[in-house]
Amino acid sequence: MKVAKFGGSSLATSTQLQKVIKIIRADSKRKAIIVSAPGKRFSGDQKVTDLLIKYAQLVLAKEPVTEVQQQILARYQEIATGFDLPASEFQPISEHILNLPNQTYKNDAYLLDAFKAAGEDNNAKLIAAILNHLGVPSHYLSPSESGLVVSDHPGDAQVLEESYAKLATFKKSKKILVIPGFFGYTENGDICTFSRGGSDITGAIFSRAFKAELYENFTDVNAIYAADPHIVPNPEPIDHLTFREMRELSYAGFSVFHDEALIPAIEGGISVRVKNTNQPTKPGTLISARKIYDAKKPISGIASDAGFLGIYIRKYLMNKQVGFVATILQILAKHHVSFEHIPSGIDDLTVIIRESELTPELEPKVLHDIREAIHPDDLRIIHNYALVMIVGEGIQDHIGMMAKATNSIAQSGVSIVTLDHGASPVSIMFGVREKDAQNTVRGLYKTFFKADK
Ligand SMILES: Nc1ncnc2c1ncn2[C@@H]1O[C@H](COP(=O)(O)OP(=O)(O)O)[C@@H](O)[C@H]1O
Ligand SMILES: N[C@@H](CC(=O)OP(=O)(O)O)C(=O)O
Repeated sequence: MKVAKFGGSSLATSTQLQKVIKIIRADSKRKAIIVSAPGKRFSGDQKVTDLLIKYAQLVLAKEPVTEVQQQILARYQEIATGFDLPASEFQPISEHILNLPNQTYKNDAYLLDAFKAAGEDNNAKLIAAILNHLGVPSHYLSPSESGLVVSDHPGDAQVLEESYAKLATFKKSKKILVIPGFFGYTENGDICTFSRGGSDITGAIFSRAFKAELYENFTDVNAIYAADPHIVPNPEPIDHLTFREMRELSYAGFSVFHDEALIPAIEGGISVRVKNTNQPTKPGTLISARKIYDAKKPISGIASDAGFLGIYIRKYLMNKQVGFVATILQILAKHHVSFEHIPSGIDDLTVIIRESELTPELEPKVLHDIREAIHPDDLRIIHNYALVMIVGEGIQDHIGMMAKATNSIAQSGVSIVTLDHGASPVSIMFGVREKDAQNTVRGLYKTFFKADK
């Protein structure tokens, strides 16, 4: 069997859903369908998830909600009307959305997650009802029924290992399973969502649980491209990526596939194919454990992501002090700050952290603790960092990749703030100023993908 996940762009309107239903019907192996909430219909439109966040914020601020409720309901109503779904089938969906403020929640974070989750939950109910209405036997499988149990972290939950045994029992279903992406229930019965874009994770979890022969991830592009198409015009499509290449690329900004979604796929050895709902006959991009790469193309892709800061620390003879890095990490752990990278030299190191982790309130506390604990010769925070990553299985086998990349960045007139190469054999990471990130990507793309043409 195959697990197929359809993203918000594939489910934004009744016309899009027509294409999705055609895809489901075209292959009887597509037995588990993971759905996102309706996404953007056009550029500048609002995703239902974002409308639900607005709805939650208005409720918390005790402000009127009628307008946003109507905006959300209109999105589902357009889809239902497009399939002539009887009003009685639509009623539970509108009731769920209208009643969200009347439930009790442990605190604001759980309230927000319950609102966000309603986007995928109601879309799954709606799509199952439409499929049944069209004569395709389907079953809406909620996480409470399936046993998708997640950690108690609102907005950033992780699947608990014990979920898999129960989930696996649904593989035998005769009906098509329509499963809402993006959320699960904690052991205490509260809704917690994955991080944004997390329906990809739900698809991967079910692929592993069902030992699927393939996890198909349907979106709105023909392939994963060698660079973000918003940055590089008409980038080359990638036909095959390894899991580790994809993880590095999605971590560093390829928003087409969630970086955490690779983990259940890797654990279960499930290959993933990213395909276009609008052009389903195109091959898309395959992601699997291994690949044979073209020696002329050592680099598979170039990604960039903004929103990082670096804590720069200099301490002469740092390399002679046992436990120096451990002390810094303990301070970060004490303040619940997670870090991303630690490039280091003999006397210097930079701890790279997402700006969202080290809030302006925490910043002076962390700096104070570092100063007290290690008496650095220099201690500074550099804000507005972006990471640019070149990724490819060929990096480890080719001499001169670093020289070629740094030369390209210099040609773009960009100064490198930090770099890291070695921790992963398939990537080289450059820290640059946010304002320079897109230029850097364009220059590197020209160097590695256009130079031979
Ligand atoms: N390297 C890349 N290749 C393809 N798409 C990319 C890349 N980087 C970013 N994207 C963006 O990812 C989008 C698809 O992901 P997403 O918006 O999450 O879709 P969905 O709604 O199907 O989940 C594309 O429309 C494209 O703008
Ligand atoms: N709807 C959620 C989860 C998700 O995965 O959506 P999409 O498949 O449209 O990226 C979000 O916007 O974050």
